Amino acid sequence: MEMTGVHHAYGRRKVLRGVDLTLRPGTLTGIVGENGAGKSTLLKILSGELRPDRGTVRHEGRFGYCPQHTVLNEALTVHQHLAFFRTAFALSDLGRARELMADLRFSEYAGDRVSTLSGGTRQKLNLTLALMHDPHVLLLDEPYQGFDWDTYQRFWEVATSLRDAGRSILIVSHLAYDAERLDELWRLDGGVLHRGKADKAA
Ligand SMILES: Nc1ncnc2c1ncn2[C@@H]1O[C@H](COP(=O)(O)OP(=O)(O)OP(=O)(O)O)[C@@H](O)[C@H]1O
Repeated sequence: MEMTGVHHAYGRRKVLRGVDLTLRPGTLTGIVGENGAGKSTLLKILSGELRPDRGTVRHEGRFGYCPQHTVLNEALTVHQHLAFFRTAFALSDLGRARELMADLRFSEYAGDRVSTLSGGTRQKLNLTLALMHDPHVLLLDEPYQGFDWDTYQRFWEVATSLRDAGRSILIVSHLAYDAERLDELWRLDGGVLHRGKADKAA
């Protein structure tokens, strides 16, 4: 996945001023930036949810997108969400989804309605829905918000094993305390990307 020369403004507020980014297979990439820097805007453009004012985005293969705010139906159970997305992704079974539920330790909530789930468990479901079709590129907006420490560690185990399997993962966050786990780190500031300090490729 590649974005080139992307500009975007909301009215007079210029948020992105020429962003170039390439997400390569087998890479864990991080983008950090202050609140309001434009990180979610960048992800929305990458995912196709938002059309940039200028610039191009090139996609290849399947991708998964985990937005900052969970997009779940309060009235449906966890299993009903999985069944719905299984149909949407045209999957033959829920094998990968069940594996992810076990990895993230929330299998016991399969029959529970979303309205009764804790924030962290909703986020686990959000992540599972973005991952259950084994995407080549995974876009994650603040993916570990609400996770306790053990879940946070498991999240990184899942992310690292996907990277090792050749997937490309982009994690966007306002916190950069896990920079050493990333292959590339970028800082979004002033509407452009700057190389972060922990960039192994730098
Ligand atoms: N739909 C919109 N209409 C108008 N302004 C918007 C809209 N969406 C975002 N903005 C503004 O664009 C700027 C960038 O927002 P964005 O959500 O991309 O930032 P962010 O880096 O993801 O922030 P945070 O870390 O707080 O989630 C902010 O000033 C925000 O107020």
